[in-house]
Amino acid sequence: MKGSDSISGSAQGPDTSSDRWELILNPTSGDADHAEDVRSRAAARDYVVRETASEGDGISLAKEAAESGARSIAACGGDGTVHEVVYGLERAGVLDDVTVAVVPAGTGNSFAGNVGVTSIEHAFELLDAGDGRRIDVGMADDEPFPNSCIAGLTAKTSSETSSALKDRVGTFAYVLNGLQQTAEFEPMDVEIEIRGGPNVESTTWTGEALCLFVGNARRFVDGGGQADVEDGLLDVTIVEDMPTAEMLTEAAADQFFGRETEHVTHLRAERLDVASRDDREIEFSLDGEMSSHRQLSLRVRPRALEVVVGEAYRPDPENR
Ligand SMILES: Nc1ncnc2c1ncn2[C@@H]1O[C@H](COP(=O)(O)OP(=O)(O)OP(=O)(O)O)[C@@H](O)[C@H]1O
Repeated sequence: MKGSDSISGSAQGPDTSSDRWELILNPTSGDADHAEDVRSRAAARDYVVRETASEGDGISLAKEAAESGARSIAACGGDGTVHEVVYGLERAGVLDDVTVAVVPAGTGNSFAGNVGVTSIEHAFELLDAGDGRRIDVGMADDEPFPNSCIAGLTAKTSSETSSALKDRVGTFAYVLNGLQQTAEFEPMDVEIEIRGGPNVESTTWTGEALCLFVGNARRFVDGGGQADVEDGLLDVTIVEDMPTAEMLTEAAADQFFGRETEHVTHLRAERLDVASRDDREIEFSLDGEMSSHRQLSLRVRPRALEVVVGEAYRPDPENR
């Protein structure tokens, strides 16, 4: 890897220029037709390749790679694979010392898109000569989420929403899809304690929510896309329970996530403490990986991880 833009070799980040990439390959992600191509590209570069054989292997393989001294680790798969690899690095206690790259071979590849990596071929070009940036990492208790956390109605269905639908109607696709698939959804009765950042007010949100979207690398407003992932803040959207007809009206007016409407709250926060106010657990999707909790703390570790980024990555996406 060539020296990165003011990252490698600087006081900001580790010098990984002498490292050889180790690649954690999920051969089953996406259409599962990438493994041969990735193996041969990796072999041509003499990279070490570790392949997942079942769910959760990305965590243990990344931990093993880190413990054997690797400091340049690529995750090949979709968002779930990136999530597992970053989780493994956190468990190995090396998150701050490793450079991570993503080779997109999943279904949605949302994180890859948000760091400007467009294809397997592009990813290997970046492995050869890409730039690194230190980005924020979302944390859900002790589990890192590089891309996003979704709770409630759309947590389970978000990973099943087709890419075509996502492109057409942005994040609202998740809500529509969730409603179609979950006729009997009971809104979450939650208290969300929100700690703002500099110039952002702290507050508490209490009530019946349909869903909670928390973006680290991913935006849930203004049509989606890449969030500012170096600002030390999470992008938060809370969708309050409402009659279906009203929701469709708000969405049809294309205001659903663009600005605050009666039933939608958008804010930025350093930390959220989410707690169920009844006996039920809340379903969370961390980068597409599901878990249930009565309460969960979401926060940010500012610029904790160096990630190889493509040319389309913007440090400040709102001021392009
Ligand atoms: N060999 C394997 N067999 C079965 N499941 C696996 C294997 N290796 C990894 N997994 C699991 O596959 C799941 C999905 O992977 P991933 O999210 O990377 O791909 P995807 O769902 O196709 O893409 P995306 O999340 O970007 O839409 C993860 O939960 C992971 O634990």
